[in-house]
Amino acid sequence: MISKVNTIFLAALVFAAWGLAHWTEGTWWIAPPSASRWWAAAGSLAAYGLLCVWSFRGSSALKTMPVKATPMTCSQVLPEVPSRSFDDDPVLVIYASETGFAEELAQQTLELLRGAGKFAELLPLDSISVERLQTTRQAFLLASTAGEGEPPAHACEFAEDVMSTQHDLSTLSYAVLALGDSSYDEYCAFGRQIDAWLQQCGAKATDDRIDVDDADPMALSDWQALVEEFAGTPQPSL
Ligand SMILES: Cc1cc2nc3c(=O)[nH]c(=O)nc-3n(C[C@H](O)[C@H](O)[C@H](O)COP(=O)(O)O)c2cc1C
Repeated sequence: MISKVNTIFLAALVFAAWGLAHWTEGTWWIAPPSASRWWAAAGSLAAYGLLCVWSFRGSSALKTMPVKATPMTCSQVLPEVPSRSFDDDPVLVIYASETGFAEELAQQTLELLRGAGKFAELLPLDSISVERLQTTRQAFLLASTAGEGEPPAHACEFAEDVMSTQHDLSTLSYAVLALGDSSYDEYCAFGRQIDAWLQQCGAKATDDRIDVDDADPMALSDWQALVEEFAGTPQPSL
């Protein structure tokens, strides 16, 4: 509506400019304009001002007009959310990491799962509760060992408070990737502890734990194969 009025007014201005160009006799501004021309100019200016006010009020009315809500589909609201067509509860990818390697591998594990259409979530071990594990069907745990056979700092509380007790985790299936270095006496100690605790709680290991000695590529490719088998789709290498 406003752009239509603007177009009409612009056309009128062009027409007026063309007409005024023929109104002047002799050389431009050789003398001050006559009184009648001052009045004509003032009238044009006032008309333009009124038109501006009218246009502005029109656009304000448009902004305050109630808009009829159109229901949005899920894909319009959150297009990047992974599909939940395979499972309704997410596969958990849980990591305990001191210097970031386990976290990086966990991120890649998540991408493998999501790339295969799985609904998966990445979480640090310290954000996990027993209740969350009890309502999860499948978890991938990636845990490094720090200190002298100790958990990474952020996982110490979980190790002390949660893993010191047995809980019923019989509905959980899991796989563990234990990261370590065989030059330490307590090789992959924390990953082994997690694996043992889950077994005691009745959780079902879908595969044998994989121990990774100093980022051994063979062990990492075994983990990739394990995740791919679960996901059902071969993916590019980790
Ligand atoms: C200070 C320090 C202590 C470590 N202690 C152990 C250990 O006791 N047992 C073990 O198997 N690996 C040990 N490691 C090796 C790490 O677990 C291994 O490098 C792992 O890949 C690190 O993963 P992250 O970056 O996720 O913490 C230690 C590494 C460092 C730097």
